[in-house]
Amino acid sequence: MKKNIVEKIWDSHLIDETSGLLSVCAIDFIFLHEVTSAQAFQTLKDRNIDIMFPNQCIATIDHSIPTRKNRTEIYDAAARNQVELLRENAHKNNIAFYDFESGYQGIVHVIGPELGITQPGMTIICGDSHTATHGAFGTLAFGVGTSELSHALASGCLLLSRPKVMKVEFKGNMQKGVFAKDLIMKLISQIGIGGGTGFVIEYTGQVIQQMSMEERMTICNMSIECGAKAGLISPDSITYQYLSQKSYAPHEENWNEMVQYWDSFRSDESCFYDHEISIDVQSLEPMITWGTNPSQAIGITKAIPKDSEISPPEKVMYAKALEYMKLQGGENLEGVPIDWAFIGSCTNGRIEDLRICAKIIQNKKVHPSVTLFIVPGSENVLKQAKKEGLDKIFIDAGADFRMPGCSLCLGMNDDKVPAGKRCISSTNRNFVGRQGTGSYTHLASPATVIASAIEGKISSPIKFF
Ligand SMILES: CC(C)[C@H](C(=O)O)[C@@H](O)C(=O)O
Ligand code: SF4
Repeated sequence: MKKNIVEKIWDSHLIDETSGLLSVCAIDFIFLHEVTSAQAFQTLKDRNIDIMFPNQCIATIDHSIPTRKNRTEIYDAAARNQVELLRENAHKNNIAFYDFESGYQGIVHVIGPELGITQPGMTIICGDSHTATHGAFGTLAFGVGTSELSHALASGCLLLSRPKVMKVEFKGNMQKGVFAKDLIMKLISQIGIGGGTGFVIEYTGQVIQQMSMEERMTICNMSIECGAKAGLISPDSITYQYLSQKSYAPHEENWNEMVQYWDSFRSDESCFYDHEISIDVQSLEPMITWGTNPSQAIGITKAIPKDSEISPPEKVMYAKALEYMKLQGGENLEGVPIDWAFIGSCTNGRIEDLRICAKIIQNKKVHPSVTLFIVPGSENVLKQAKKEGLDKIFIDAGADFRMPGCSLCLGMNDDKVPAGKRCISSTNRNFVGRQGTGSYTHLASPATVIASAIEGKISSPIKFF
């Protein structure tokens, strides 16, 4: 029987399935960060339960840590507690902990792939909604709540219901200046924040096949923003090439065997999907959000939709979003002045993102009215950026090049966009106050963020390509 990749992973991890009940599924790997792990560890401690497979877990710190140079002095007591607690829990439970200056500390979804832990055919969980990032490797990876996290730590399993699978095919070729971020933003703007609910999405098509692993991660990362449980891409030679250089990847003597195994998870030709969508990217332009959820996005040269173009159930949300964002229906976003710009996050904080930014901003300056933060996704990305001299390009341009962490992606650490300030951001969420109370966020690709930081207003990056 022909199967898609999700069915193959599901079937190979199924331990028990009773009709009408949730199924017991094996979980291969668990990522932990400081915000959502403490309670899970406490639950196990209270019940005197050991972690089943500590060598199938890693932990790092990303959300609440500062990103300034002297970051190990965490001034905020709550943040310091979270970090110290995770460090202690990891050590007590023999879980590898990627601490400050370990060489791999960083955003959990950046370091998993970097280390080569994320591999095709696996099931991976984390107490974090952007766990789908790992789907780029043909991995069934999804975010879980704290109680599910404690179940999986204790048993190596989870109770799950078989997901429906949606195929999203991107057709055609992208024009220069258009990136993976624009593709996923286009999909979300088309199907809405609930369009993927109940599904795991498999991204397919020529554009995806030609993408680098980092671009694929950007796509899978935002799956949750249309409500999907996860997003993934069938593994191929690009996946294996990326993995071959990583430290946790299989050794040479079992390499061929592993590639054969990974290949077996690829969706079969003409297999069944519960739903299919096709998007032509040929005429796609850089995307940008105007509202307060990721689906409220348009092509950068287009006007914000007018009230008359909004369907009745969306009208209230539409009006509230525009009121908050201090924008009008029918207005063009291009040219709207910005105060802040942010490059970073698990969506767009990897080395290829930094390279694109450096190429654009080299020998240019950040506009005097803009504060530009560039935050590498991990210590490894930071090291590579320095090796390539990208840090110097950013600093010479007047950007603030910082230490790794989630930073301005969410207002949960020292980095915040001040109230009343407008920020263009390479991140994945633009909810009310996401980057700091009273701040306004416009999501876009790194290229669009940098073009706008140079111009001091929302600007298309196309002219730089
Ligand atoms: C703090 C964490 C639970 C949260 C998530 O799950 O997504 C964060 O990473 C986010 O991006 O909002
Ligand atoms: S970078 Fe942002 S989206 Fe990613 S895990 Fe951190 S807070 Fe969540």
